[in-house]
Amino acid sequence: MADTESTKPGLVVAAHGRHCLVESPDGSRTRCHAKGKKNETVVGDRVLWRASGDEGVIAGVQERRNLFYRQDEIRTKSFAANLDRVLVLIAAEPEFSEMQLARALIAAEAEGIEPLIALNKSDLVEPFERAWARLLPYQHMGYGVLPLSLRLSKDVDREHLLQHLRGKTTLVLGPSGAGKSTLINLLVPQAQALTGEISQALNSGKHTTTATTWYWVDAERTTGLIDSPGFQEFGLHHVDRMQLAALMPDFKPHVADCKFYNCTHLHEPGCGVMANVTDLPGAPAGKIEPSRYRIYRTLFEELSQTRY
Ligand SMILES: Nc1nc2c(ncn2[C@@H]2O[C@H](COP(=O)(O)OP(=O)(O)OP(=O)(O)O)[C@@H](O)[C@H]2O)c(=O)[nH]1
Ligand SMILES: [Zn+2]
Repeated sequence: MADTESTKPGLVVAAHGRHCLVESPDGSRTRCHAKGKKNETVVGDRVLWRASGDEGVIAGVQERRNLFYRQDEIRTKSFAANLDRVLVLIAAEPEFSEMQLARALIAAEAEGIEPLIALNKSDLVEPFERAWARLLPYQHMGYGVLPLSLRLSKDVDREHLLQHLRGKTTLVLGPSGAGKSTLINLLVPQAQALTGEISQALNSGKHTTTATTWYWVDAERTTGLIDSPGFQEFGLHHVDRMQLAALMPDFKPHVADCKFYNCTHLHEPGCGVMANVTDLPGAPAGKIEPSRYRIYRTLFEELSQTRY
């Protein structure tokens, strides 16, 4: 960080192109330009900025505790920085992709961020039971799985969610149709109006689809909720394939039992991981569900492709 003279601290609450919206400790918000060519700030960044007319210029970005991002062969997309939690919202319907869920969880583990899974639409009894059963292995490997019925049990769900989110900064991710907007509106009733204001501030009046946005849940501004699109195509190219098993809590304890220290858990004799893939439904604690092993194999292969 440089130029401390006349700089002020702030929190990045939205970013778009070469601009970001910075919130000062008093709650006021200022549109700021990046200093260099590229906007290197992401939502959740703590920055120093300097006033320049009625706008501002970013003078420096504080070191990040973590940065949650995805990366495919071509590009990197940052979601947000300095997170306490990633909440993955899925639903009984549409049926969720376990692969997508696994990717988001691995990306969170890779940055040391605690994930929480929420399963919405518990009123759709049969599909919910099926989806819940598919999530049992995730409960057994230690992830919190929260049942929700966002459209019906509003106050109950609000309180339930807040027990997990209060005082923290949480990024909310979810596939289309799972109820992400419903959840954001439940926790932040003024979200829609705020989104309008933000996109206006960042696009000089043009109303575009919102990118990542920070909302405060409480008036005291202690509980932060970050809404971000982009749950599809969750590339993990930033993860070393040899680290993959260590980022999957059902695999991790067995890696130490592999005969070879550089075991890929694909074909080696004496592999502790392969020895623990089970057919028992729900994969009891300590065991690995076959679907999880298939996901591991697919991801390992994907991360083995040469990059051009
Ligand atoms: N049955 C049922 N439907 C729900 C529940 N919560 C939300 N929905 C419905 O699910 C649909 C999708 O909800 P949204 O909140 O728009 O979902 P979203 O994830 O924001 O979806 P996109 O806008 O496509 O990104 C809407 O028709 C909601 O009314 C629930 O608890 N039960
Ligand atoms: Zn092994």
